[in-house]
Amino acid sequence: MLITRKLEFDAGHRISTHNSQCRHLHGHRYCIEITLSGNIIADEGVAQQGMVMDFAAVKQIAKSTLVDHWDHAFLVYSGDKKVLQFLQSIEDHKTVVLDVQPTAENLALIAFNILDDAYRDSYGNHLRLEQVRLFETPNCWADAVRGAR
Ligand SMILES: Nc1nc2c(c(=O)[nH]1)N=C([C@H](O)[C@H](O)COP(=O)(O)OP(=O)(O)OP(=O)(O)O)CN2
Ligand SMILES: [Zn+2]
Repeated sequence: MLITRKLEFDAGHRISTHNSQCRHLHGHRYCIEITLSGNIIADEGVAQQGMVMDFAAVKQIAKSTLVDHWDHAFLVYSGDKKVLQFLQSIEDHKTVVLDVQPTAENLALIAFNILDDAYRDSYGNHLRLEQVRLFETPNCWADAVRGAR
């Protein structure tokens, strides 16, 4: 069985090497869809009976490990020295430094790697992260899928 939980967050970025608009500082309302696989929990009387995982628990883990760190942050490539220096000159600015360009593809992959460790099988139901879909805009998204590069 597959289940999916969607969360949204706002962040700034730029793709410093881009040959068009995206090299300018700008922001998105990102949308992340987290897909987990597992068996439906059959244990009689437990809070998650009938579920793969409580959607509230999926959300709580995504927020605490990823979304709260990226929400209202500026996602900057460590090689984008000018912007990095600028952001570091602002006191207490919420900046997330990445070792890759903050494209939808790279963000989806980073999110997958963070979340893969975060979801743990607590009912022996083989819970596993299968896919992270990251929408950069309503029309543009990237999928990080288990086993795909
Ligand atoms: N493969 C990728 N291509 C682009 C990425 C990316 O992450 N991966 N990112 C960008 C820009 O950051 C930009 O945010 C996307 O803008 P745009 O192509 O204009 O997307 P819209 O949905 O706003 O475009 P509409 O034409 O309004 O549908 C660029 N490329
Ligand atoms: Zn963008």
